Amino acid sequence: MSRESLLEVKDVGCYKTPGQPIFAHANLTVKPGDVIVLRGKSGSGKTTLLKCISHLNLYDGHILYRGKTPQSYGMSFTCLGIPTYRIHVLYVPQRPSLLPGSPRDFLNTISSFKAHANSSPNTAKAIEVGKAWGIDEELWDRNWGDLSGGEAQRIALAAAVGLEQAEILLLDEPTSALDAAASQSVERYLVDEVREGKGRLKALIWITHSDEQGQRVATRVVRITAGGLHEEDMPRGA
Ligand SMILES: Nc1ncnc2c1ncn2[C@@H]1O[C@H](COP(=O)(O)OP(=O)(O)OP(=O)(O)O)[C@@H](O)[C@H]1O
Repeated sequence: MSRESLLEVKDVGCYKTPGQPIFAHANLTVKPGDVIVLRGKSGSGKTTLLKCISHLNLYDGHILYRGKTPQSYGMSFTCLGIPTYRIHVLYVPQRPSLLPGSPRDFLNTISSFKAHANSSPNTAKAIEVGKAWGIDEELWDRNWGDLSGGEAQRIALAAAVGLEQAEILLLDEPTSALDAAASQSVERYLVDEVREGKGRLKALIWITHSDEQGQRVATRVVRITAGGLHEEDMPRGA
């Protein structure tokens, strides 16, 4: 797999209020095949950094995706107001926000639009990925509010991977609602997908509070502090 840079975070800072930084001077280069585990104390800004990277938060500094600014990718799903960049560099929240209707309604909405000319959202693969993670197809027809936390979390992740629109997934504690077996099945799938590099997904930035999970999935470990991002040695056994 070619190791050209996918994403560059250059001197990015984010503020609670003007003059009150959460972190500053964050620098990071993401390449194909990277599974970057993002560590840091509670409140250090891990979620905020992922939101800055996906353009959901305001920030100082520069972010380049394949050498171009997020703004230069324009809008997809124009009537939904979703920037194209955010589809390629997709933030997956810890808990899917309460969407109206069912996951199937969500798939139908997404598949009625095209993110870009060459690739339609692959709804069949999203359902197939869900099945591999123990999600029966009938669950896609249930209202979001009637799913368990773990089911909703796996369905949102299955859509993020399976729809095959994202090159980089920004995962915010993606298995926090899952038991050990379900968690490891999700981990294995995501890591294999990136390692094999055959599909669209090329890299992950992954917040986890679990050292064990970090060891299992990371190709790189990066710690966030108020002063920026610091590459750490890989944990022993990784
Ligand atoms: N919209 C906001 N307005 C003001 N402050 C915010 C906002 N969002 C987050 N913060 C603050 O920014 C800091 C970083 O929050 P963030 O959620 O990014 O931390 P985190 O490292 O992900 O924490 P945790 O590990 O506990 O999930 C916290 O002090 C939080 O209270």
